[in-house]
Amino acid sequence: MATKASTNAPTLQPPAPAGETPRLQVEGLTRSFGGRPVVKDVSLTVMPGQVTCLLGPSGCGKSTTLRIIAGVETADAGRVIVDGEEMTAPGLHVPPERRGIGLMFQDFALFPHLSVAENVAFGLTSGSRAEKRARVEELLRRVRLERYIDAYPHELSGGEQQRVALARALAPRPRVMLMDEPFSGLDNRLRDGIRDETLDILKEEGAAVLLVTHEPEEAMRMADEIALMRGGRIVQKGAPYNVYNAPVDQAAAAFFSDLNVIRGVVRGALTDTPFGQFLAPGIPDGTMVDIVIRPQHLKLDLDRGGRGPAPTPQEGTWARGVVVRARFLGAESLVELRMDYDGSILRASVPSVFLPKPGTPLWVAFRRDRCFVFPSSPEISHTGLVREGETDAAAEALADAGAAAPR
Ligand SMILES: Nc1ncnc2c1ncn2[C@@H]1O[C@H](COP(=O)(O)OP(=O)(O)OP(=O)(O)O)[C@@H](O)[C@H]1O
Repeated sequence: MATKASTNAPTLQPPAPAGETPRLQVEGLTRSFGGRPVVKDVSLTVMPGQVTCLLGPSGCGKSTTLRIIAGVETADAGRVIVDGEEMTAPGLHVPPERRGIGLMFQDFALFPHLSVAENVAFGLTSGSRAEKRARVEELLRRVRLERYIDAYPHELSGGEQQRVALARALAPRPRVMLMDEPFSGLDNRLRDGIRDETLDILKEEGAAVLLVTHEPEEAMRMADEIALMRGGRIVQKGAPYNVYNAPVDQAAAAFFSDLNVIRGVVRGALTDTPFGQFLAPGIPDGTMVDIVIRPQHLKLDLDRGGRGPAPTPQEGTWARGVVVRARFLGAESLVELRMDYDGSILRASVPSVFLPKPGTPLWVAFRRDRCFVFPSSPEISHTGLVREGETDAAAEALADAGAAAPR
């Protein structure tokens, strides 16, 4: 468990209005394949008009969870409830087409032999011809493709096809939309615009959206709530701001960005480090802890004749390092420093252009309101830089190591 240096972070997740029925309720969903548990006791709630992102590394069970909710996969245990109506429960399995759920996957596969209008109308089973036509026209206007109404999929770009797929999924007014990596087939330039546009349309339609992604940026951009998944479990749920700024453990922090880590031992609820003392309340004496900070929260200052800035309560003590490399990344510059105190590498992300030459001495401070203190494990020797968690196995090892230490 994290002991955050500051507990002042605002809670931005508004409580669900009392009495409102969740569109989607998932309780205790569990599924094994060949005796291997893949989804473990997953529970979540999505309100009308809310977007929840199921975020996690490859293989953590996101798609299986989504498939069970859609009804194309069965659960060993647990319930799926849509608008108060049970869809999956012990002894009950409502077929996918009767769940009122819209699906959108990366491989959105429009029917090539049907026109855009026919593709969108495909799922419309009720209503007169004129009503169906009106709904198709309305949706194509929303996705700004009305001029392609009679075109065929091969005449459209990837982004346009994706928008037709969205219109098709929304046509029958689903109560719940399940989206599995829907934007990953699109190139970067198109993606941001289509994400924003899709989000606007989904909100207008009032469906509850559960979107699966392994990309933290996508989840931060789209979600009202992020459910962070690892090893088949949801390990943290909350507004993007809270999940990013108050991670439950080091693996959760590492999933969103590279981390700088320094290590210390707790004495009297404090840890001494080259950056001064850090609070470690509630952690027993003698426990080794990792003090973790994201690259954008390090502060840098120039060397003035071998001296750095004076310590402050906000920044603690400054420690000296030497620039190893500096790169310009567009909106920010990334500066890597080898620290004098033990030769480890720290990484600082600085807004705009800051490209000091290799060998330049600089002073570094940890912003106290932006670091986390987690119990560490001697088995992981990662003092210095920890790269963003890629695989589920790596994230689990990191979390298990933290969890093994006393809280
Ligand atoms: N039908 C199946 N039979 C056996 N194993 C399966 C089946 N479906 C999924 N799995 C396994 O379950 C685990 C979780 O898979 P799942 O697709 O749910 O993960 P994911 O988090 O969506 O990963 P990715 O982002 O890579 O798609 C994987 O190890 C996968 O191989």
